[in-house]
Amino acid sequence: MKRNKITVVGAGNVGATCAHWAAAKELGDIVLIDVAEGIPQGKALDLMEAAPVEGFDSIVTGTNDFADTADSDLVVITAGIARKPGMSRDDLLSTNAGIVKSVTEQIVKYSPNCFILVVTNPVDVSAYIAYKASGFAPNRVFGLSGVLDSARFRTFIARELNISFEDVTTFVLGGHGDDMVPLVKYTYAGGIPVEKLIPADRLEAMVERTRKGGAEIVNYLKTGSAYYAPSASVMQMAECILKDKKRILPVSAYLQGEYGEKDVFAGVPAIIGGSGVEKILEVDLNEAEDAALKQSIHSVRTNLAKLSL
Ligand SMILES: NC(=O)C1=CN([C@@H]2O[C@H](COP(=O)(O)OP(=O)(O)OC[C@H]3O[C@@H](n4cnc5c(N)ncnc54)[C@H](O)[C@@H]3O)[C@@H](O)[C@H]2O)C=CC1
Ligand SMILES: O=C([O-])CC(=O)C(=O)O
Repeated sequence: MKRNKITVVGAGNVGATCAHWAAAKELGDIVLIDVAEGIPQGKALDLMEAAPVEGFDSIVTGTNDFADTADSDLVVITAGIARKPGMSRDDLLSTNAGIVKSVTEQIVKYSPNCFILVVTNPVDVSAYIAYKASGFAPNRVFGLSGVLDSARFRTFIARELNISFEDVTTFVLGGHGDDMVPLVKYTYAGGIPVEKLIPADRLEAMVERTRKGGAEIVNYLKTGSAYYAPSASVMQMAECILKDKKRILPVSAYLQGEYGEKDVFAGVPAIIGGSGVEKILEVDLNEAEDAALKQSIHSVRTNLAKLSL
């Protein structure tokens, strides 16, 4: 059996931690690539030297040359700048848009059959750029948003109820920005609707904290943004593809009429398996939820309009 080849573009906080989770889960051999000379090589060697201790068999290679990424099954794009306190994710657009475009062109040149998982912010716009620059079918390009956002919401609920994190399920719709739409009515603890377990005002406070979850970490770290939960989320999405798990996860996916939207990436629940984004699932929304989703997607479109694609 052939091992999977996973490329992670950007060997910074998110990229290196993605490589760490991927190796620990033995998802395949890993290529870490960055423009910074020495950084991917040093981090890759350091990580691989953990293999004898941890007992994983992934080969981890660091490089500055895209030729070394050839024939990857999955490519994760984390290249670009992260925000600092006082910035929004949208403030990263002018720098990161060009990086995502050029990285995608290099990826496609060497791995014409891969899946592309985009992390770089603002992620819904970055995923759109990668989709256009790759020329790939929409099922092969998607972005990290809802797995992370719902992990935050799940964390807050589990701590509130003092129960296992695993027992809370939920999802978050819309763009990965301050107007994302956590869906309380689809949130359960051990199969019980959380609305029956937590008072409405406490739940609303947790929804608000989820919306600002990225900024909460940025304000602590000062020099950059979150990376442990983001990279764990990326690797859950990667694992679903590489193992054809067909899990239902909220991801930033290309919409073609779903939720009344077209030609835009936004967070929606989807079946993720060996064919990538296999099916987008449409759930019932009430008027307020629908309006919130439209507003959130409008924010993504406002950013898209700033690009000359
Ligand atoms: N979608 C999401 O939910 C999340 C998105 N992010 C985003 O991920 C991105 C990366 O964040 P961090 O890893 O914390 O930043 P970082 O600054 O630690 O690492 C970014 C790396 O990208 C590299 N890079 C820049 N241009 C490149 C190019 N053309 N080719 C290859 N590498 C290049 C840099 O040298 C640096 O090592 C940011 O845009 C951040 O906002 C972070 C967390 C969650
Ligand atoms: O907040 C940021 O800039 C990074 C990110 O997307 C997150 O942690 O949700």
